[in-house]
Amino acid sequence: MEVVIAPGPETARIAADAIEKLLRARPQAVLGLATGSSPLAVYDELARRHDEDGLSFAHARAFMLDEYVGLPAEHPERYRNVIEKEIASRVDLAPGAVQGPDGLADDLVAACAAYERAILDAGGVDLQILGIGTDGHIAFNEPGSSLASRTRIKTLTRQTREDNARFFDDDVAQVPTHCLTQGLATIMSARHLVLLAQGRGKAEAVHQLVEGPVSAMWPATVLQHHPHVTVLVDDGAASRLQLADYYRETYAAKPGWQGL
Ligand SMILES: N[C@@H]1[C@@H](O)[C@H](O)[C@@H](COP(=O)(O)O)O[C@@H]1O
Repeated sequence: MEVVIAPGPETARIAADAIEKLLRARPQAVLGLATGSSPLAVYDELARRHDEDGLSFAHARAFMLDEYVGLPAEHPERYRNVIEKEIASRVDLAPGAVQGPDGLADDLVAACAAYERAILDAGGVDLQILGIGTDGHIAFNEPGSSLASRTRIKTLTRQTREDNARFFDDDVAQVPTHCLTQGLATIMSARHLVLLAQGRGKAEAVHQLVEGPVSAMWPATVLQHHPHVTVLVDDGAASRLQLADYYRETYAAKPGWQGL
């Protein structure tokens, strides 16, 4: 696990660099897209590179991490619509190139199984962007999630619904109670995981992710078992890291050939 502590705009550039390098080497790459505020600056940077530097997504495909259950198709907070607005519509991803779990399916269990198959059929995710919840969730894998889980229905915690109420007129009652989410094992199958976190509100979750014992109580800690994880955090999110000085020194002295 590589930990990079840098100002927010720089972490966004580092993540965008990784995606650009992948797409230039493998135009048909499979990307994993996350919602939430953490990756927004990365999406802005990718859209800018698409507009100004000719970065193309035309042959790429993308899979979303999760989706609320039951939000109407046109609801602006439906993750499908959020991803369309924040990234898909701003670059040249082909129609149908982005897939997500179907939170409006009549048979949600079958929709989860179909989603797992779709990811497998695409050859798996090359690079997965991730945020992290204040309780250490990734995608919507709440505390207590099986470390071996696959895409399934989950009940959101009160904490996550309160955190996300800001997207629903600050009214927690409007936040759906259930979601479909890639499981922890699904996420672990991606070849490179790039997690972004900003602000002191994420400091405890980031500390647990990087330095805590692996535990379903902090689901993101499962990433300690992944061979290729990049954690990009600003000073606030890094403020509880015990080895912060070491991570800073390591990154400052990193040889260029080492890559990300
Ligand atoms: N399901 C999403 C996650 O994918 C996201 O990483 C996390 C943090 O969100 P934010 O980046 O807005 O802090 O919570 C949401 O509930």
